[in-house]
Amino acid sequence: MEEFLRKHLTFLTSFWNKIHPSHLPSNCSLGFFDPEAVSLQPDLDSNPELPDISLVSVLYDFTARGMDELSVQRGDKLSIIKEDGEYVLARRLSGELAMGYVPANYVAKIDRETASSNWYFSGITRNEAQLLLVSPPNCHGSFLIRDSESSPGEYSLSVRNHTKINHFRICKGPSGSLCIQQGHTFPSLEELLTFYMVNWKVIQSPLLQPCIRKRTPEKDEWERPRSEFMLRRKLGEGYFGEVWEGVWKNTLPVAIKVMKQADMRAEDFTKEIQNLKSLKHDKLIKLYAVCSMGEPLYIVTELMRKGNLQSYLSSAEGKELRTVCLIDITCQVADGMTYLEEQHVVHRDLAARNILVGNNLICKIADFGLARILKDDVYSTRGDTKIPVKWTAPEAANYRTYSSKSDVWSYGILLYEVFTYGQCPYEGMTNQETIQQITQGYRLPRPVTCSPNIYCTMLECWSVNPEDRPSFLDLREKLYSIYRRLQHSLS
Ligand SMILES: Nc1ncnc2c1ncn2[C@@H]1O[C@H](COP(=O)(O)OP(=O)(O)OP(=O)(O)O)[C@@H](O)[C@H]1O
Repeated sequence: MEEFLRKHLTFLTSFWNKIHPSHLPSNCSLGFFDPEAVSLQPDLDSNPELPDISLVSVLYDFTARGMDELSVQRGDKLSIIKEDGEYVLARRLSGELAMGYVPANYVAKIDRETASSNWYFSGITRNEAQLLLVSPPNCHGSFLIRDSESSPGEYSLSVRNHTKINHFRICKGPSGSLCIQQGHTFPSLEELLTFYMVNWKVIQSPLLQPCIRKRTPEKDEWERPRSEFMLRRKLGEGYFGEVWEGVWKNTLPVAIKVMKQADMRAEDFTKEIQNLKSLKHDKLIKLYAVCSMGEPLYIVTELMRKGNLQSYLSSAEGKELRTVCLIDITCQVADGMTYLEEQHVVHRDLAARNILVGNNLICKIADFGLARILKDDVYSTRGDTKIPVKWTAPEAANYRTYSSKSDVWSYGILLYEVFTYGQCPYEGMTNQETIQQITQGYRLPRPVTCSPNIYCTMLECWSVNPEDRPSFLDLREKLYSIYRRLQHSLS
């Protein structure tokens, strides 16, 4: 059939080449992939024997926007079928069998030997590497190589030296050579490792045995003894308690929320923890552990070095951020919110103060104390729950009716906070005046750094009728396309 159509509809040749690349089996079409009909490569973890094809590791989560694209997650392994400009046609090698287009800059090549090596840990972060290396059965001298978080396409070597974990960036030269220190370059990771196993004193970290694969805590493994954690420095205080910078097992920096038990409702605590346990996304703060035996209660999460977005933006460093970085922040938040929208979870307290900032301007959504799973896509509450009025949609402030669309309203306010470098919305107005003004049609003015098209998006988020507001999926696409255009014009 394909042959017949190719022959008679020649003006569609480029379309046909895209969906049926010449070296693809004819029984395999994008979107409707029949795993029975085509032999797929097995999972890399279970079978190190790989065919001689171009292998890549996924660097960032990507959600398909059409039938010809492939949704992938950081750490997935793919084989490349075809390079096509800014995209690659790829086939997933593990998990659900599928193929489709993925942006080329979302993946990094790995060679066959590396992929099958027991010391190569694809798709894990620096923090996850630390956790693995400090957890038994790993011990002094355990090491692994992972993809670099900050330099896509490069690697990092993580080594446990007694209780300390050392990380070394492995840089890639123009010819593909690899080095940790200038003057010592190697054609492959194997040769680099062999050198440092023998000459470990050069990096003062003995490479004794590859790290043993064990996942970070699973559901029933969250509970940890309080003695494993040490509080170092108070970072801030919220309604439910204090947040401290601490260390886990003398090694891993973490954030520890120490819950005030006296005025805390058990339901609130359980909700926040349940939400953190069940929601997993790159742009949501990650739960590491809980200490709920005895008092005080600890919720242990990843540490975000730059604190909350509101204070970061108004700091000297934040004020230096260029517009393209501000848009990048809004894209990351939209990404995390799209995940919550898909999970039918409403956050109810989306604001810059509840976004946490890490190194390299990584932003993650936090504070799920108020988050709720939606039944019928709308959540209604009664009573005296405190609400952040200036961030809350009118139907939620007046009638306590929450939905993903009320989160979209709050996202509009967050856009305002970002483009004013952390200014308080409706400055000088009380909560009561704000509600009155909003009801009469008043909307926040356009911040000077905000382009008219982004301001237009803000106004859409503040539509009176929730149905007229965009979804987070729409917002993510719109902001990413503005971001890409701006980045392109700057390069
Ligand atoms: N994981 C973290 N890493 C770094 N800093 C954090 C982390 N979690 C919280 N903080 C800091 O501690 C402050 C207090 O956090 P917390 O979540 O307790 O309160 P909040 O979000 O400000 O208020 P509330 O819980 O009352 O809504 C935050 O504003 C932030 O600056």
